[in-house]
This record gives sequence, structure tokens and C-alpha cells, in this order.
Amino acid sequence: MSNKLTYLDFNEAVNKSLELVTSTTLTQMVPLLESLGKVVAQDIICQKNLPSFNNSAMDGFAFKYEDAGKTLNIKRVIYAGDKDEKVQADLKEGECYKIMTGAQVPSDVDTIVPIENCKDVTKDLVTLPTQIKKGSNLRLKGEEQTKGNILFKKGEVIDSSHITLLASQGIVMVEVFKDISIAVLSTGDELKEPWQTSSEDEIYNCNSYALISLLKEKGFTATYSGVIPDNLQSSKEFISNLKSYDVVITTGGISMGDADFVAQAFLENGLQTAFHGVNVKPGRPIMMGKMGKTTVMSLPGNPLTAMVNMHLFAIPVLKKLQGCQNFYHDIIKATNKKEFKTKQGRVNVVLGLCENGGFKVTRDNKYGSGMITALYESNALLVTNKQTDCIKCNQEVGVIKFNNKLLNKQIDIFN
Ligand SMILES: Nc1nc2c(c(=O)[nH]1)N[C@H]1C(S)=C(S)[C@@H](COP(=O)(O)OP(=O)(O)OC[C@H]3O[C@@H](n4cnc5c(N)ncnc54)[C@H](O)[C@@H]3O)O[C@H]1N2
Ligand code: MOO
Repeated sequence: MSNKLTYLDFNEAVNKSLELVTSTTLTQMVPLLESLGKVVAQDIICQKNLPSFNNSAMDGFAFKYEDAGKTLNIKRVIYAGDKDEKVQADLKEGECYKIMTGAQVPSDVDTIVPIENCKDVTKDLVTLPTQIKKGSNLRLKGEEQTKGNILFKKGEVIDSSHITLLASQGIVMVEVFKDISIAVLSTGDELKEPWQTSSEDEIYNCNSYALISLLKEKGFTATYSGVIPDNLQSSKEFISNLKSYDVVITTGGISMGDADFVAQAFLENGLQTAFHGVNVKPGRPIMMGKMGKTTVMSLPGNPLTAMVNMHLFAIPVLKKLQGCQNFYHDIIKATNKKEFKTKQGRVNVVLGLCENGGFKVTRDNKYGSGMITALYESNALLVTNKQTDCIKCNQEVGVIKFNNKLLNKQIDIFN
């Protein structure tokens, strides 16, 4: 980080980070269920009307509207799946069909009444109610979607509702954007892996596992690539082997310390720095840039800071790169439950618990960036602007929940 301690404006950093990437163009075909969580690479067009034939919404009787209130003979029973002569229009005067939910409705009837609303129902006869609306309980061919409509658009992340639509169209292979490749690394000689023994003088590497699992939660696959050594020459060699990845994400070693070699090692590998240092707490030392085609995101080592930076800065960039149309943070409105102070002159990112319409700041906003449990106790971030020094009790705030869906336009996220 520059010794002059000039920190980039928060919004400028967000925009610069998003400008670093454009959507991947590589696609692949995947089977229907494997498309879950992936980004669809072309508009999905309706190929089969929804519904594809007029059908009944109820178990009951199908009749001509003018026969409402009359006692009619039951011509036959029509079941879901019946076709051809079983659904032909052949009613005579004084007749109706008994019909089951989902069954095809013959063309000579226009209204359906549920069985429990009828009187004197026998095997052969039924008395229809007088009060019924024409067209009731009749689901018309194509009323939901017609052939040629766009069902959903390129760039949407496929969830269970998309899978429902795809299956309804008989689509079994889906063209999605190929997963971008992401390497996750840590730095620091003090680190031990969770499966190793760590003495009192050492700490476990939790950042890499935190990042990889967050990425998985957000639909990405990341490769753990180890710990960058705390010396420039080895760091440089280590980083030179990462150039085939679309994205490299590191934590630690980017502040002012004598062992903070990460930025220099990337620079010596051709990094074009977009920014290094942002006027935000936590997360001030964050660095982003491009090393050839590889997008580099170097996050501070403090675990809480690294994860906050992932949510705020990294995930939107990765979503854009992965081909998503929506990559801007959304906020939800909540009532602040407990007053807390923030520092003026910088953007503050505050952890809290957002539930039942309320936001409650974590640990009175007195936790440290090195803490791990504060994140566990929270499910949302509140971002202040530079002028804010206090968020009052009962004040309406806008918060970013960790599992918020992203938007296709930038909105004001500040409080
Ligand atoms: N003189 C200054 N010192 C610091 C500044 C500053 O502006 N001037 N900024 C502070 C801020 S803010 C932060 S955040 C940290 C970030 O420093 P680094 O990115 O260089 O991170 P490290 O020093 O390597 O580590 C910080 C902290 O996190 C622990 N750590 C690192 N990696 C892991 C990991 N994989 N798993 C668990 N814990 C990890 C590490 O042991 C340190 O305790 O710098 C301040 N200093
Ligand atoms: O980013 Mo540091 O405090 O911002 O922990």
C-alpha cells in the first residue's frame, strides 16, 4: 500500500473493481439438474404452450354456462391423461361431463364447478349451482405462456423456479456459462492448516476455508492453492504459477508490515493495479488489479475483514465475470434496534443481525477486525456514508443481507 496513505473513495473502488472484468463468453451444455446455480447463456424461449391444452382446475363437472342451476345427466368421466375420443365434444342437450383436475376439457363446455358445490350428485345425475361465473375453473391453453415468449433471460442464475420452467418445456440440456476458475490463497508464516498441529505461537488458516465455502454458497467453485511464503522471491515464484486462473484471491500480506510482500510479488508478475487502499473500515488495505488475463483480488488478512470484503467487493465482480446480469448489491429496509456510533470521514461497514424487520448491531459495533465470532453472530452488513457518526434507535436503515439477491442496477447502499 502506498506510504502516502491515500485511500480511494468507496464508490470509485466499487466501480473500478467492476470495470476490471467483462462477462465470460465460454459456455457448456449441462444436464438439467446440474444447471442449478449456474448462469444461463442464452434466452430460454417457450416451446410448448403453458398449459398446452384447455384443462380443468378442479375435480367436478364441466358444462355449458347456460345450463347453470339445472339438473344434468353425466355423459362420462374424463380423467387427466385421457385423449382422442375420450375428450371429444359430444354433449347432447341436458348433459355434462364429470371431470378430474388436469383433465382435458372438451370444446363444447366452457365452465367447471367443483363437485362439493353441486347438489344431489349420483352416478348419473348432478344438480348444478346457479351462482357461478362463466369460465370458472377452466385453465386455457397458452394462458400462462405461449410459444415464442421469453421464459427467462440470458444471465439469470438458475434456481428451482427456472428448473421447473425448463422441465415444463422438456428441456434436458441447458447452455450455461462455463465456471470461471478461481484460486484461493493465504499468506503468512504464522499459519498452520486445520489438519496440522498448531502451537500457542501459531494460528490456523481459517481464511482460505471461509472464502472457498462462501464462494461455494454463491455458486462458484474455487481451488485452494496453498500459503504464499512470507518472502518476496518465493512469493514471486509462487504467484507466477497462478496465471492460468481467471481469478486469484489472496488474504493477508498487503498492509504496511515488513513481511507484507504480496503487492510487490504481484507487481513483479506484471500486475496492473486498479487500486490499493480504500477509505473503508474494515477493509482499508484491499487491492485489486489485473495480471495479464487474471483478475487479482488481494484482501486483508484479518478474517472478519477478508469476509466483509468478499461480500462487498469480490462477489459482485465474480458474478459479472461469470456472466450474471445482476451484480449490484440490493438493500432491505429495517428498523435499527439499538443506537450505535460510527466514525466520520470514512465509509463504515457494520455487522448486524437482520430479522423480523429489525437490524441489531453486532456487539454494539465494538468488535475487532481480527475476530471470527462477530461474523458468525451476524447475517447482514450496514454501510454508512462518510458523514454518518451515529445510527439512532428506530431509524430506518438499508442493509445488505449476506444472502441478498443481487440487482441489475446500482442503487444507493449508504446509511
Ligand atoms: N501500519 C499499519 N498497519 C496496519 C494497517 C495500516 O494501515 N497501517 N492496516 C491494518 C488493517 S486495517 C488491516 S485489515 C491489516 C491487514 O493486514 P494484512 O493484509 O497485511 O494482513 P496480515 O498482516 O498478513 O494479517 C492480519 C491478521 O490476520 C491474520 N491472518 C492472516 N491470514 C490469515 C488466515 N489465512 N487465517 C487466519 N488468520 C489470518 C494474521 O495472523 C494477522 O493477525 O493490517 C493492519 N495493519
Ligand atoms: O481492514 Mo482492517 O481493520 O480494516 O481490519
